[in-house]
Amino acid sequence: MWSALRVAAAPPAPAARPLLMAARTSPSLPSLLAGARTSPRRRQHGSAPRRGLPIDAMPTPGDLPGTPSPARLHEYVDQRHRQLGPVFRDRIGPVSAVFVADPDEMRRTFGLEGKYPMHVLPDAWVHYNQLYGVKRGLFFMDGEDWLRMRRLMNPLMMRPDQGDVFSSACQHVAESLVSRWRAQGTRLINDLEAQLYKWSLDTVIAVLMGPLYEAHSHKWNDDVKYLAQNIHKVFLETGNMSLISAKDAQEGQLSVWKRFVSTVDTSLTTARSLVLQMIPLCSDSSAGLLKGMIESGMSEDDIIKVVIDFIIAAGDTTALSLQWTLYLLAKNPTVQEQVATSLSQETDIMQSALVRGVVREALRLYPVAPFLTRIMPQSCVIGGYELPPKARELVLLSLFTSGRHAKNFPDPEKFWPDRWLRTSHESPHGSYRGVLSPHASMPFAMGARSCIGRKLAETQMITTLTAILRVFQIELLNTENIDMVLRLVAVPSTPLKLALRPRTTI
Ligand code: HEM
Repeated sequence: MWSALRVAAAPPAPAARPLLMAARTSPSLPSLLAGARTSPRRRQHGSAPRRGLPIDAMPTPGDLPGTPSPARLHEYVDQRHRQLGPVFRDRIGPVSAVFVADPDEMRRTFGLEGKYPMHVLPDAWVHYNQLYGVKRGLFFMDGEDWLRMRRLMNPLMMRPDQGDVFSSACQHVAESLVSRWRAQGTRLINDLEAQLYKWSLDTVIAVLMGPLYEAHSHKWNDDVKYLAQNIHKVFLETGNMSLISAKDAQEGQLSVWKRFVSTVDTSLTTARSLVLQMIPLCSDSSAGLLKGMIESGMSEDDIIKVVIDFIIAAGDTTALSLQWTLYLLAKNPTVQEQVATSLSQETDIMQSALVRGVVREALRLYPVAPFLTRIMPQSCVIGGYELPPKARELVLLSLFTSGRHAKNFPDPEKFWPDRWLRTSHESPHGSYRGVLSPHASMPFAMGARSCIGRKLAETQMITTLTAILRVFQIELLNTENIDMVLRLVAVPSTPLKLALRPRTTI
């Protein structure tokens, strides 16, 4: 892909650049960083020619006041970008990192990530996997193993015609959710987060099973519910573990480690048992993701580890993203009505630019992973500074900051799905109505290691939003301010209270 040529074509030195980040205030991964581990370093052959300023010249906070709080690292980093510019270096706990918020530099970072892109893994998970000899799926894999698995899984997850398989599974699960909400009899949606975790897992299982899902899902309903509850706990406990070294916590047999191990054990065992029940059924079925995996020649062990991680990866990301989307629609009733009205004119909902705009806009404002991480494989120039190979530099892309900056998105704090509608190329805002730098919002990351579940997640969110808005108006009952805080991923600072009112017009 990109190469040393790109490195050579680095932008001008920061001293000569205008500060991209103007002052602004706004309200989320320390957990992923504090005590974070990086994948093992690989030997590099040769090094790129030195073209940038030395890394020591990069802005750092120095004596500036302010301490990062784990739950509000995104706010701390946002403030630092305003003070120091789009690229700066800081130490968060034991980890030193280069923070990048400029969309062009963010894209360049992916271009320089190498053949085997490396990201940061939560220390507690890595320690658990090593201690108990657990082999995990794509997110935890590295090097040739990772590449081999991605090459097997990419066609199954990302090819265009996969949309139909995803669509019918998502539709089915969305309709079940709406039926439950219709039947619940109260306006307030009880345990919204827990219900959405379950919805998220149900969808992955429906996609895995294909047409067999309907006939068999009832058998596993209780297991899936139990698993959803446990995955929820796993994320809470991983967040708690982020404040302490996993090795120290394990050696001291601290209760936080024991709780973490217990929830992870339960989740992995329950997920494994589900997958083992599904595999024999799917060997004879006509469609479904699991059937595709079996046919692609994957071993049973590989299938189990990849599927378990899909179940876990899908749980929080999609559930929380849909939760943020419902929150934004409830908070902006006029936009909600505009979207609901547009649904009556849509024949192919997946092509609705407005509904897609709703999802893009929610992920721009509330990216569940507000920092993307890359460990640069070799010396490279980012933001005009040379990152040397020996320093093992960690680069963090500040999605929260880039997604809410007026240089990238006019009126950045506004929930404005129309901004993603295409316009003519002569428009002052480029090819979108209200987007100046589309790559400033990349909630699924970019490049070879980007989210493999993106197509599924988008299909899931679009079909479910449509199913909900066709029959309900959503109201926000919280009167207090809701901020984004980090609990490994971005969550609301206080539980959302959403109410449903049957829709009379559409
Ligand atoms: C709105 C929902 C989602 C968001 C925002 C999201 C976001 C992300 C991000 C940011 C990454 C990290 C990429 C990197 O390090 O560069 C990732 C990786 C991953 N995601 Fe998602 N994700 C979502 C839903 C899903 C779903 C539904 C699945 C499973 C079916 C899934 C499976 C994965 C896996 C397996 C990886 C690791 C890929 C690898 O390392 O090769 N994600 N996701």
